[in-house]
Amino acid sequence: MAHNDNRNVYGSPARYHTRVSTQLHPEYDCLQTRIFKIIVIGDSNVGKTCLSYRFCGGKFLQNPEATIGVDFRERTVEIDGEKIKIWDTAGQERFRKSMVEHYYRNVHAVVFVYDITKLSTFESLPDWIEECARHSVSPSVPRIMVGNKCDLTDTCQISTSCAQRLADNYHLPLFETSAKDPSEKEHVDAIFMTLAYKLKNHKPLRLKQLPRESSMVHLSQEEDAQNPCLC
Ligand SMILES: Nc1nc2c(ncn2[C@@H]2O[C@H](COP(=O)(O)OP(=O)(O)OP(=O)(O)O)[C@@H](O)[C@H]2O)c(=O)[nH]1
Ligand SMILES: [Mg+2]
Repeated sequence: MAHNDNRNVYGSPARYHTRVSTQLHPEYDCLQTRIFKIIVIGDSNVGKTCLSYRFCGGKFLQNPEATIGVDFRERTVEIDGEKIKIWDTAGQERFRKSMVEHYYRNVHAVVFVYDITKLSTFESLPDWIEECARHSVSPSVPRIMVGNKCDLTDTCQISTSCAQRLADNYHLPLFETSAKDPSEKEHVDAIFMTLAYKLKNHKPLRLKQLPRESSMVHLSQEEDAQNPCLC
């Protein structure tokens, strides 16, 4: 786990910032890479940080701290070298209120997360969906609903059929998974890969010319900080 005490412009510690490249393919030398902004939204403690860390870092993040503002994670996926940039948002109101506009600006896809062991997090989903709509996110922006913590079957409070009904009401695909259970790793990957495939033919928000000697462009946090709307 990469630890550091740097804080980004939003005041959020950069402690779990990961830059994971799952492939460095020579074919992509001198080509352009596309960056898709995916935000992960939901109540505090539902596991947004752990899910995005599982996808970008490949592991379960032990003892995460509450996200303040936003943490960024990236992963280059094997769809023509597309890059997914995940905005892991804060669930606690006091840590997110100054950031909400930034979350939704130029977003390419949204992941709504609830905790299957906590009914209130499921009941909050319409509010999160509503917030998203209020910020003029186009209906064409792909969205996914995720019930996390499926390893805790004994304390499950939301049945799959109940979750499916809500998902159907909002025309959202439903995934139930666990950031913790290693056997669910592919399932977590599938959430983000599903979005990546949907986005594949969309226009990129930012195109970067790759330098000849490198097959990857890594945006620095400083760059993010100077230009928060273009991530
Ligand atoms: N059992 C289990 N625990 C999980 C899972 N995912 C996350 N957790 C635990 O849930 C707690 C909250 O996880 P986070 O990922 O920090 O939650 P968050 O949604 O990012 O919270 P905020 O940053 O405050 O919005 C932590 O104690 C994690 O260890 C899971 O799949 N299974
Ligand atoms: Mg978090």
